Amino acid sequence: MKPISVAIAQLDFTVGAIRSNTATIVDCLAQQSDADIVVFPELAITGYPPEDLLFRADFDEQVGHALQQIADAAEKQVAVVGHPQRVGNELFNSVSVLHRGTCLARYHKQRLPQYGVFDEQRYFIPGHEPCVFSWQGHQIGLLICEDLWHPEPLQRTVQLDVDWVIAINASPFEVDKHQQRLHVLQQRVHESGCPIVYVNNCGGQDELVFDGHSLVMDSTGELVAEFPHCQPCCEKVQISASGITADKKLSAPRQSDAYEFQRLEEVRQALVLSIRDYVRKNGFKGVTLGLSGGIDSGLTIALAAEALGADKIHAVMMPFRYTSKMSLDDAEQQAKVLGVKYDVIAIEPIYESFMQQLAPQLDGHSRDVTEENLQARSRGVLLMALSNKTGSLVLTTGNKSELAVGYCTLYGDMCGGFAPIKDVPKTMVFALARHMNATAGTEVIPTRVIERPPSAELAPDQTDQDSLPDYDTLDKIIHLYVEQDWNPTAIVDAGFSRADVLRVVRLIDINEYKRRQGAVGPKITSRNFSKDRRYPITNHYRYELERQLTAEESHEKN
Ligand SMILES: Nc1ncnc2c1ncn2[C@@H]1O[C@H](COP(=O)(O)OP(=O)(O)OC[C@H]2O[C@@H]([n+]3cccc(C(=O)O)c3)[C@H](O)[C@@H]2O)[C@@H](O)[C@H]1O
Ligand SMILES: Nc1ncnc2c1ncn2[C@@H]1O[C@H](COP(=O)(O)OP(=O)(O)OP(=O)(O)O)[C@@H](O)[C@H]1O
Ligand SMILES: NC(=O)CC[C@H](N)C(=O)O
Repeated sequence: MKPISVAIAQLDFTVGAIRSNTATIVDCLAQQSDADIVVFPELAITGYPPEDLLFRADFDEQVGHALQQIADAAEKQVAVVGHPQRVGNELFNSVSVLHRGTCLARYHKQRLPQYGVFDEQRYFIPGHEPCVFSWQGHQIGLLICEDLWHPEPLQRTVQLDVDWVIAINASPFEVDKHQQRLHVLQQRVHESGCPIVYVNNCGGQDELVFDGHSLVMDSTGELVAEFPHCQPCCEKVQISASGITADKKLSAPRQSDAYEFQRLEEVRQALVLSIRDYVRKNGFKGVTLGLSGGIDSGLTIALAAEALGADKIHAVMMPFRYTSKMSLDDAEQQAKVLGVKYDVIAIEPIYESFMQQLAPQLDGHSRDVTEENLQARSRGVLLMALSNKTGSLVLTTGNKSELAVGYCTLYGDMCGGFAPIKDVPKTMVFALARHMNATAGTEVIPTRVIERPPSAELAPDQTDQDSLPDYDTLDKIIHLYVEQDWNPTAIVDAGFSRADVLRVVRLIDINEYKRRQGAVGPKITSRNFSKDRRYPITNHYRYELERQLTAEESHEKN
């Protein structure tokens, strides 16, 4: 078996951009003319996930033209490319091996994921046959993403006598996902003894972040090549009878003490890629956000500055009578350190005007959250006006903990088109802010912003902890209830106070309507509030859960 050179094209493919994705593939083939095989990710031609675009007949036609163009361009090498393939009335999620105008082999994905963020059974039907092609003396199997997460597809492929397999992927990021992938691939290799070349997509697509991190595993389960996290790139590996070598160096093995650092670094890079790609792919000139001197907007602006560059960012401080001098100073200082455009627009006259106009209707009502929400809404209106006028995208700054319990104002601080930290729990917001400062070597987020007690500053001397349990407790309860589906009683049994669990679970349940209206933002946890968790808004099961907890409480008291 003569050595073979395989280029791993861990590139960014935009959903729906069939022409430019095809151009990317054709350019890459030209650049990799000395490779024997160039491998592109799952559904590279259409981008992943194309969702209901797949219902369009014209979409199919364009994919057909693209395949021919790529086959014609694969003059010196073979191109292994993912695409949807219609056969009669049936649509498959497929991979084709293209060379000199023809298709040498085609495989249809057998395991179609229908859980979490995935919805493939809405569109595709499963294939049933393994596929192996022969190139320069190598017998090479083909698999697509979810196929690898089950033993059978690879087991059936190796029965056809293969030397190694190519698996093309569109595998989205979440915390510890790379470890999960390594574990799954090692299992597959141990079951089959078959080396795997794993090629992942790399780019942001609405709430998904494809983090690349492609890899090559040899027949003993050793990782012989690992590609970067969240960086599009294309590099070659050499595969021969005696093993696999890579031009790409392995990154240093993870030390346990560096584990937390690495984890935060991966999240940071995923959030940065997500902001950059959302802004770029949707044609915005830059972003605008309210900078309050608090940690949520402080972290969001630091991530945005890294993603887009300071010249693309407009920060607006919008003080009211409850805004402290510390907030004003910290916001200004952060804007200065980052070098972004910074304006101060007072909301006092706007708020007063609302109150004056509403006076007859509000007469006789005591002050409540209405007045607080008017402050947040005045800011939202200003930011949207700036967005309309300048063509910049408003970033909304809510974190996962706030969105979970509805601690945010509809059409107020929820105003905006993209929510970069919506899946980041508040405890991780603090950790990420410290991490950003440590890696930047300077205070991109002023330390005082990180250390002061969080406050919405919507009422005098207000802090978040006046109305919520401490964030450590809150995040743990949210994690168990939302990400782990624990019953509230089990959460109490795990050591949390019944009052806290009752309050938090109730708030999570009644605020589904708010989250449903919130802006899109990147998934980084095992379950985000969007595609991953689809709860009904009108939901009376919540009364069952509440009844259960209150009944247990009164039983305990008696
Ligand atoms: N099931 C349902 N389906 C559809 N709509 C529903 C609904 N239930 C209420 N609504 C509507 O939603 C309204 C209530 O929502 P909304 O107007 O947002 O107001 P609301 O949730 O009552 O108040 C906002 C909360 O967020 C806190 N907050 C606000 C701003 C910033 C921060 C911060 O962390 O800095 C915190 C604030 O202290 C307060 O606790 C109702 O008046 C009603 O119009
Ligand atoms: N004075 C302000 N000027 C500009 N924007 C503001 C102001 N107050 C609030 N906002 C906007 O509303 C968002 C929500 O406010 P909130 O107080 O929850 O967040 P934060 O101030 O960033 O962080 P924290 O909750 O930790 O104080 C802010 O992130 C910011 O975008
Ligand atoms: N596109 C897919 O089939 C993705 C599913 C897979 N389990 C992953 O996230 O890696």
